[in-house]
Amino acid sequence: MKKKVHVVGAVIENEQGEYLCALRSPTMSLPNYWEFPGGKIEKGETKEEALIREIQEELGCTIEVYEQVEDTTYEYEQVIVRLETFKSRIISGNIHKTEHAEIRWVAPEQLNTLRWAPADIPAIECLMK
Ligand SMILES: Nc1nc2c([nH]c(=O)n2[C@H]2C[C@H](O)[C@@H](COP(=O)(O)OP(=O)(O)OP(=O)(O)O)O2)c(=O)[nH]1
Repeated sequence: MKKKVHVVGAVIENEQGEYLCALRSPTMSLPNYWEFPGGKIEKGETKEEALIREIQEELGCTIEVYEQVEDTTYEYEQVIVRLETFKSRIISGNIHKTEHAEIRWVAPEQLNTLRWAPADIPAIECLMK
């Protein structure tokens, strides 16, 4: 049976209405695909707690989490990913890239110019509406 992972992703919006997009590095799984920063929910954590922790770890800043964007399950070759994305904003700290190859602010209408992880496509479609 394939492993199942439950992942939260932050759709971080700035003052210009752009979204923060992160490029997975060549050494990560799903290399060179764009994603929303985030990661797996750990035991005993709420989705919001997991997202705040992951963003602190990956980007070195603190976010506030708002409404859900999408809840999508995608079956990859090795793993089944349930990805829940949430709108959020940075409330303190500056972005420091730690594990991603690139971090970029992208306007909603430009989102489909990036090569997104397949599980992210429904969220992208929703944000582009
Ligand atoms: N964080 C994040 N992960 C995503 C997105 N879309 C998507 O398919 N994923 C997948 C990639 C990974 O298989 C999993 C998230 O794992 P992770 O970010 O905690 O960790 P990882 O690369 O260290 O994990 P692993 O695959 O090495 O176990 O979900 C997304 O938008 N954000």
